[in-house]
Amino acid sequence: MAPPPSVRIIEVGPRDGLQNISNVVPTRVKVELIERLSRAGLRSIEPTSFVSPKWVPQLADAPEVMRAISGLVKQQAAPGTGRDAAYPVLVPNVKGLEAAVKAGARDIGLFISASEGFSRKNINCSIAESLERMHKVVEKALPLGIRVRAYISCIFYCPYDGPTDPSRVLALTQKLLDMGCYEVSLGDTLGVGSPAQVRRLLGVLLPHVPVARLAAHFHDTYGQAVANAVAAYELGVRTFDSSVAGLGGCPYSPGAKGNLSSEDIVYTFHQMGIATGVDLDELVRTGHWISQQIGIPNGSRAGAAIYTKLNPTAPALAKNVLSSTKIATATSSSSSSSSSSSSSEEYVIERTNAIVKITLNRARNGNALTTSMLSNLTALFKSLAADRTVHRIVLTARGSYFCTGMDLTAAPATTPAAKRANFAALHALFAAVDRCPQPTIALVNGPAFGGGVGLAFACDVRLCSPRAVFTLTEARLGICPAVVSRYIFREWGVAVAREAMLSARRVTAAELQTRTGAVHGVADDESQGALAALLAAYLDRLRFCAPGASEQIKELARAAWRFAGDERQDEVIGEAFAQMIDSEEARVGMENFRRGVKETDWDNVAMAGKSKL
Ligand SMILES: CC(C)(COP(=O)([O-])OP(=O)([O-])OC[C@H]1O[C@@H](n2cnc3c(N)ncnc32)[C@H](O)[C@@H]1OP(=O)([O-])[O-])[C@@H](O)C(=O)NCCC(=O)NCCSC(=O)C[C@@](C)(O)CC(=O)[O-]
Repeated sequence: MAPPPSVRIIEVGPRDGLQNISNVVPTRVKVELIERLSRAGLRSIEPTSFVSPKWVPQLADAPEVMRAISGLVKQQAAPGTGRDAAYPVLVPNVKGLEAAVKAGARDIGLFISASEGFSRKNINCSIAESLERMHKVVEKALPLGIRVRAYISCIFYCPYDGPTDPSRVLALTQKLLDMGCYEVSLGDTLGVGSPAQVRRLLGVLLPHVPVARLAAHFHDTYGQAVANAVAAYELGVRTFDSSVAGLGGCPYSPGAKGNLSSEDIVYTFHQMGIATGVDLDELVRTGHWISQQIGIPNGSRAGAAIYTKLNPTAPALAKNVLSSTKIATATSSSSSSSSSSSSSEEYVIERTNAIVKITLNRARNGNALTTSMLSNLTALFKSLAADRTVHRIVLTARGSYFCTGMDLTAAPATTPAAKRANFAALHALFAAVDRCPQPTIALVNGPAFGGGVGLAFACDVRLCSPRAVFTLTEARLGICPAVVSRYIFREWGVAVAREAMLSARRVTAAELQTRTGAVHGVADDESQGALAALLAAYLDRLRFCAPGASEQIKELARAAWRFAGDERQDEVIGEAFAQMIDSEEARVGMENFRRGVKETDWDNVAMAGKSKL
């Protein structure tokens, strides 16, 4: 019986994926990533590169990484291992080759651009000079038994020269194979290609080049990476570069999705009955792990979906937030690019990179808080609190009202147990909002009543429509605003809050803004657009405030309120100071300042270790 069709996956995450991340990922994390990928069945992994640390500071630890994975690299030479096991390191020139060989590399990768403009901008030489440089490396590498893989970038399009003529790619491919490279990886650097372009290019190449000597390297900027890989497969290509968790990015499209995700392409091939040799579940766990380690959302859609299935009890968030999105790792301020959402009758959750927006969705009941909403929202806020990739949370509502408080149509609790449960559910929700480590922003679109007022003031910040009016109606109903009082007294001050509770009067956002400072912005007019603009400007400011520091600030504020002036406040301050001084964030922020980067875009900073502090 014929063996099932198979493909070879070259995992490029540890090199191509991580190299765009501006803050240094610790060597031990890189090494563990490579080991995990290997355990997931990936036999070809690009571990690092030997380019100058000045160009790619992230990979300055290449010798240490190679030393740590020397066992894996040695296995590559074991009898019967075959060509498919490889750890190609990128080298730019003979100097890089020498360093790579010294570090134990047995397989190298060389890169060249199919476009003159890109070549000159990227490596400061013409294509002809680049070929000459490669030739020198190959001449030295082959006699040492070092195998050479080549990458051609900009196969479809160059940011400087425009569309790439396929005949140029053909000519280069032939030269590289003639030179002695065992394989040429065709790179759509900008991720602009589509299956039609893949067919066109391969149509030009395949009459002249053995397809077994070609690999495909796609980026997902326009969401075409999997489709492109399938198109290439259908034309006979059997080797694909991909990156776990879709790590990577396109330097010319800040915020764009990264490389073809390994989880996505392995899932696709398995669905097609094509073997990859990869344990997809293990790969998915690895993608989740590295995303957590470096503090950026998992860029693989299949990865996020499968991880949720594998861990049904883990994040309630996973149930609600359909998939995470990749944050670009450049330091540009325009990196917000992709989003996902999920909705229920109770609320809608939208995620845009590091921001999660929750929109209450029971407009016909004024977004009154049912028992089920209380428990689901509590679980949601708790899971968001635990997710280090979420940096800011926005709470808003659909319809005319923000939230009309407790559901008054529900049968009243009569037994002591039911009353306790009622209290516990209310208390838990406000506490979960209050204790979120991330800055929480209530975007108050309209009037709020009772518990709805509590919800807005359990958040850290309030941005309001001029329609937002806060009414603590409880006294009119013969009850008192017990649970919410904690947040109302804290944010409004006792004098204002007591009077508003006693009179159950309407308190406008403008009044709270001027009298108490507990409203932080009121939109210019009642339109949705004005409120959205207010939010956008505020969120943009918050991305320059470090997440760990924000968490600490919230602790300090809580302590200031609870322990004002007493020794316990000093204890919290002392702890915060000690943690701050040693924190990874402090190191990054200060280092950036010294380098002249006055404002660090923390959404694009990868942080090592469990805590950002
Ligand atoms: C909001 C207006 C002015 C709209 O006035 P309206 O004339 O009802 O206007 P509408 O046409 O916009 O209708 C909104 C719909 O939402 C419903 N609705 C509205 N609110 C609720 C609610 N809470 N529970 C259940 N349903 C609610 C309302 O009954 C109506 O349903 P419909 O008649 O179309 O079927 C009026 O309906 C109203 O006064 N609602 C009550 C608001 C209120 O007093 N909330 C406080 C609740 S008590 C509380 O939260 C206690 C707590 C948590 O603070 C205790 C503690 O802290 O310990």
